[in-house]
Amino acid sequence: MTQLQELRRALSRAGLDAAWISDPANVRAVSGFSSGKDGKVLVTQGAATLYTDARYTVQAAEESPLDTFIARPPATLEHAAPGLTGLRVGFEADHLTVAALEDLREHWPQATLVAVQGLVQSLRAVKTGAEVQAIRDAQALADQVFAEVRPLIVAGARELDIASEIELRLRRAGAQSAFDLIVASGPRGAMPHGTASDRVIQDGDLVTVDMGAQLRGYNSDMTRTVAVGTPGAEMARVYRAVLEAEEAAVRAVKPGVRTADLDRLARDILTGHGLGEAFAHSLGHGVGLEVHEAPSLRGTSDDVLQPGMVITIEPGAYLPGVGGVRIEDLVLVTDSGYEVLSQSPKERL
Ligand SMILES: CSCC[C@H](N)C(=O)N1CCC[C@H]1C(=O)O
Repeated sequence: MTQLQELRRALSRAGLDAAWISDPANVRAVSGFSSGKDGKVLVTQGAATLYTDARYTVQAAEESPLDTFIARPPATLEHAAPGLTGLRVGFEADHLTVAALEDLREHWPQATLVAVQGLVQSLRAVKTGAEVQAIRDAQALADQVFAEVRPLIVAGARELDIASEIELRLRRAGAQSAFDLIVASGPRGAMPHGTASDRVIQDGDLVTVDMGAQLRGYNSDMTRTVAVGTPGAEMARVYRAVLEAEEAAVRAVKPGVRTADLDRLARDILTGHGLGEAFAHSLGHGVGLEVHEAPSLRGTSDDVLQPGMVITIEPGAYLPGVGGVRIEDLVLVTDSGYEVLSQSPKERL
């Protein structure tokens, strides 16, 4: 079943007649149109229309099987209005701006607008075979680039040098970086989102490299923490604790497992090493058209793993003023358990 068909069933279950899709990743998921930020989709039980503007006439025809209406607002909303009389139309409350909602209210007074959240996102959490292949290819490329760049992570190199080498190689391979590269060395490792700076890597540093490739619209996400020279005993101990938590959580991945329980499992291991407070974020997240998408692997999440989900397992420990460690794998939930998509070797300290 296509995501459009699944969306129609979800609409029926939610008591809706139509949905106005404005979130760029959701636009892409239901229409195939890759410039989702300049597109919207109106889905009813009988029709689906992609709205975009004249810059994308050729691209929309190439990429999307949907009927396409080329115009700019308010002509788009005027075009849609007659078909919406008396309908309950869902809009994406977690994306639509207040101003855009006012526009919908003004142009569609005959429709009942209903705020919905996560409607398409929940469908996207389970990937199709083609989606898994795109993510697999993106990760394979990231692994290859990491292998090429690993020898460059030495004392005297700047974090920025490492990041630009990774970006260049991804670009040359027809991909791009999935997000601002995180290269955090020495004390900067205490910043979970420590994007590459001009810091010069020192002998004895741990260096956290968190990288993803975006290929055919799909993302990968992986972190390795590597040692330059011989790290101090304390950071080596932290590294081993994070690795233990990471590998235990990966081994526990299988359909039916609550993601909150996975987070708990990893957190308990780190707490056992006195690092519970240092694990400053959730265990992971889904990956696909967006780097962060459903399911959530937070301690407060109600999500349950299903075959076809692609998730990260990425515990970390961050010690302000000292340093940090994160180790992250990209994992496919299979019918019987899991498959680790990220193949880059992990150091054993
Ligand atoms: C800005 S994208 C960050 C990608 C990274 N792998 C990631 O998802 N995280 C790093 C710290 C925790 C986690 C996050 O929640 O952002």
